[in-house]
Amino acid sequence: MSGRTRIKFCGLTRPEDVDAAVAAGADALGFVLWPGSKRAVDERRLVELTARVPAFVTRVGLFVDADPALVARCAEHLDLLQFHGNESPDTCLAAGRPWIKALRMRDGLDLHAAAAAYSGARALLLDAYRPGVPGGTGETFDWSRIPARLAKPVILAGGLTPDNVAEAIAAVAPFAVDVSGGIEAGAGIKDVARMAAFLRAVRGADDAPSEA
Ligand SMILES: O=C(O)c1ccccc1NCC(=O)[C@H](O)[C@H](O)COP(=O)(O)O
Repeated sequence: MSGRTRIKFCGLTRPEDVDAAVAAGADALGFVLWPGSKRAVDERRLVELTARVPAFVTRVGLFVDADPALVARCAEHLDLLQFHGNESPDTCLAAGRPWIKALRMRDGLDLHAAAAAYSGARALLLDAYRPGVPGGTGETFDWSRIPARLAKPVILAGGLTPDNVAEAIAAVAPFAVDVSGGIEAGAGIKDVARMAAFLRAVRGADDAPSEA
């Protein structure tokens, strides 16, 4: 997919990081509603953080096999749901809100089959696979495993940083990129300079002449 690569900053936990991410120019902000994460926010914090987000910046809530009642309550403050666990297509659809499905790139995963199964998703977020860890690993995966043509827009995640995101965009041409650890100064603490550097790297990649 060509055009400007959309940028999602994930794992925001502090008001000042939300403000900085918006000021930097992020298209979407992710809030982790999975209590096992070092970047987790509770419902009260979610309300506080999402209230700061202006129009035209997408508020994304990230869930891992969550109670549907929690998803429904949080959805009141979100524009998009990100299902990051083993949710079935029916479970994702049942939330009744726009959603994306995260897929961890374990061996043998058939992305075409997954795109067909999760046909109601607005996009597929592709992340690294580490057994027992649902996401936010800080690890990359073999980008050549992503087919050039997929029935769903691709959000590339997993170990992206200001230093490797241009290479990733050149290799995959994703619809969007998603980063968490690569823009952090510490767990759940975003770094303003790294956010800006990431944005610059993405825009540089978008403006680079293609090899085709
Ligand atoms: O960030 C987490 O702690 C997390 C925990 C459980 C499920 C998903 C989680 N993060 C999901 C994301 O969208 C991350 O941005 C994505 O996995 C990439 O993370 P990173 O490799 O650190 O950039």
